[in-house]
This record gives sequence, C-alpha cells and structure tokens, in this order.
Amino acid sequence: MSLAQSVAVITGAGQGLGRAFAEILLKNGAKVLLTDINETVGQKTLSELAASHGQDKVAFLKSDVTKETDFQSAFSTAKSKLGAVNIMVNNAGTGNEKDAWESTIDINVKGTIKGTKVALDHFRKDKGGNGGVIINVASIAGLNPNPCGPVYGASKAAIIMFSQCWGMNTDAVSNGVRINVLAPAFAETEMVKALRVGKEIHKPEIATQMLDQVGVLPVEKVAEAFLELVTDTSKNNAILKVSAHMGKGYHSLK
Ligand SMILES: NC(=O)C1=CN([C@@H]2O[C@H](COP(=O)(O)OP(=O)(O)OC[C@H]3O[C@@H](n4cnc5c(N)ncnc54)[C@H](O)[C@@H]3O)[C@@H](O)[C@H]2O)C=CC1
Ligand SMILES: CCCCCC(=O)/C=C/[C@H]1[C@H](O)CC(=O)[C@@H]1CCCCCCC(=O)O
Repeated sequence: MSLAQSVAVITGAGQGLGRAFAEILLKNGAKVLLTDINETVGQKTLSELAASHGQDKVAFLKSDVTKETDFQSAFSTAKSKLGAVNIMVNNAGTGNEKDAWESTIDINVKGTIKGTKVALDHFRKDKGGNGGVIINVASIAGLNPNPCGPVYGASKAAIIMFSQCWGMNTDAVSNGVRINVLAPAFAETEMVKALRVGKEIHKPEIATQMLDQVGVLPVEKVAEAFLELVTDTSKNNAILKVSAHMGKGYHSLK
C-alpha cells in the first residue's frame, strides 16, 4: 500500500511511540494529524515535524481519547486540513495500577474502543467511506501475564481480543477495513522511565529485572514493525509482537 494519498490520525502522538509512528508515516509520504491530551508536547512535536516534513503534511489537535466527540472532531479536522483519513492509530495509553487504576481502563480499553468505533464508521464502504486500516497498540503484557501490572495487562488483553473480534467481522472486512494489533515489549519512552521509578506499579523490582532481561527497544524499531502492519495489505486481524530480545514475530490466539 502506497502512503502517498494517505492521511492518519494518531492518538497520544505528542511523544514516545505515537510520535515515532507519526515520523515513519511522514517519511513514507503520508499526512498525519497528531492528537494528544497534552497540548505542550503536542505543539512541540508539531513544530518539529512540520519543520522537517512540511507545514501542509502535519497538524495537531488537542484531544482526549476518553471523549468520543473528540474522535469525531479529529476526523473532521484531519479531513479539512489534510484530506480524508484512511489510517487510525489507537496508541494513547497509560500504566497506572494504584489510585488512578481506572484511568488505565478508561484510556487503554475504552479509548481504543471509541477510536475503533469512530474509524469504522468513517472507513466502511457501506457507510460511504473508502476503506482504511486501524492499528490498535496493545503490549506483550496483554499476552504474557506479569505480577507488576494486572490492570495494565488486562487492558491490553482486552484491546487484543476486541481487535481480533472486529478483524474477523465481515461488516468490517467486506467493507475495506483492516484491523491489526501491535504488541511491543519495552521501548524507550516516558512510560518505561516511569516504570524504572516504579511508583505506579506492583513489584517494581520484578519490572526492573524484566527490563534487564528483555532489553529496551529504540522507538524507531517499534515504528518499523508498525509500518509493516499499515502497508502490507495482506495483513488483517494480525498481532505483531516486537521486542529487543526476540525481534519481530506474528502471534496467533488460535
Ligand atoms: N513504552 C513501552 O515500553 C510500551 C508501550 N506500549 C504502549 O504504547 C502506547 C504508547 O506508549 P508510550 O509512548 O510508551 O507512552 P508515553 O507515556 O510516552 O506517551 C503516551 C502519550 O499518550 C498521551 N495520553 C495519555 N492520556 C491520554 C488521553 N486521555 N487522551 C489522549 N492522549 C493521552 C500522553 O499525553 C502521551 O503523550 C501505549 O498504549 C502503551 O501502553 C506497549 C508496549 C510497550
Ligand atoms: C515483557 C513485558 C513488556 C511490557 C511492556 C509494557 O507495555 C510495559 C508496561 C508497563 C506499564 O507501564 C504498567 C505495567 O504494569 C507494565 C509493566 C509490565 C512489565 C512487567 C513484566 C514482569 C514479568 O513479566 O514478570
């Protein structure tokens, strides 16, 4: 799939993996609407990416994935500034396990469901769309249990099952929509920096051991795996794992 005529909406794109996904799409010719709840990081990333890729290629909208209306605004802003959207990346996520654990469900699970629902309504050919691809960002923590993040692991397992159910639904597939899951292990972002401090998780000493055993990927490596799921049109309902110690590999739930 050529990205020359493509327009993407990415949630949580102000920093970390979301920003790396935006950069690789821009490098490959797509236009990108960056969305993030944090306006400061979003505006900084916008000015840096606009300087390197062009003002007409990228835009930013402050947007909260817990609000379905913000997804509607993102799709209409993208269409008016960049063109009709055909790539949706549900990336925004958090890993609070303690007092703020409900935000992990609201952002990771409900945010991804809202983003997928709005994207399906825009992409489905039977609803007047032109098709598209949805990438839902889960984690290896949604496939392999760990003692540090029960809420986070459950949220990522929910994203994987939700995506796989839609990826086999003919209402989506027959109407030109692909739905894929990216499941990274540790990548060098603010989330992993917070993990090293260990305030929001259980058993931080085990997470530290895991970080040493598994290793930490540069965000660019995760972005390469992400690009494969976007551009390879033979990939629908796929789960792609990527980690520093095992590399890249597809996973089947069956
Ligand atoms: N860094 C890692 O090792 C891994 C990360 N992931 C997943 O990748 C995704 C991105 O993670 P990172 O870049 O590491 O995190 P990060 O913490 O560096 O960036 C997350 C971004 O999401 C934004 N965000 C938070 N709540 C939001 C909301 N309600 N609405 C819109 N934006 C919001 C933040 O402002 C931030 O810019 C997450 O879903 C995470 O669970 C998955 C596996 C490994
Ligand atoms: C090998 C697991 C990779 C997980 C990468 C990731 O998504 C990290 C997420 C953390 C989030 O900030 C909150 C958490 O609880 C997650 C930590 C989970 C990793 C601990 C693994 C420990 C084990 O498997 O024994």
